[in-house]
Amino acid sequence: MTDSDTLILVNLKAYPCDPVEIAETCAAVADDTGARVAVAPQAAHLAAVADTGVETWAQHVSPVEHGSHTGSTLAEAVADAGATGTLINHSENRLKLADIDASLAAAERADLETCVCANNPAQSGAAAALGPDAVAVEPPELIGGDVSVASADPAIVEDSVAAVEAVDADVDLFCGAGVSTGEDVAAAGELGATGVLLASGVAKADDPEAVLRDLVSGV
Ligand SMILES: O=C[C@H](O)COP(=O)(O)O
Repeated sequence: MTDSDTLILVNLKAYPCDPVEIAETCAAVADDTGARVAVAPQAAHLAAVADTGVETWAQHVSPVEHGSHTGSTLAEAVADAGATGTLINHSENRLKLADIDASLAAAERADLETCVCANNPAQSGAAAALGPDAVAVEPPELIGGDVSVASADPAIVEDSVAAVEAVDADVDLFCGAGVSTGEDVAAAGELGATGVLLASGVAKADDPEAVLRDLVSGV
């Protein structure tokens, strides 16, 4: 990748890491290099992460408005906490079609950038039809592994880029699963992705800063 707008989105999932420490590292690497690095922590950590100055995303927003929705993740509350974007329909938090649409509407109401996750090219095209800012294709069997989607299954990235482009050329295509090196980021870019979504490579690393500096070298 050569575009400094390329997004490196670090999803902390529910890993037992220090979200603020990783956020501070991501902010420092972004400042030093000009790369776009964002962190998606647990909802309860959004404000603390956003306070570091790093670009902050939610892992999910619920398909609801203000009202009687106990246990929901309200898009407006996520935005109030400092998030500027959100994942929707992550492989580990799948939604029904109507709920993806309603979560997108909620995110748009709160002025959050949106990335809908998908398993394969057909789902990527379907997700693009709902009008998110981006779709992230992630083969579930590669999530959490050591082999990047871009090398294990390059066709799934290329075909997803084409599927999204055919539906709405304004929607970006990110890819994820097993991304942990600058080489992986560069390979994703060569396949047409404009961002990567990753988790374990940073959240479980002994030295997250070294991993992040390597990742941004591929932008
Ligand atoms: O949200 C991130 C993706 O599920 C990828 O996770 P991973 O980098 O641990 O494979």
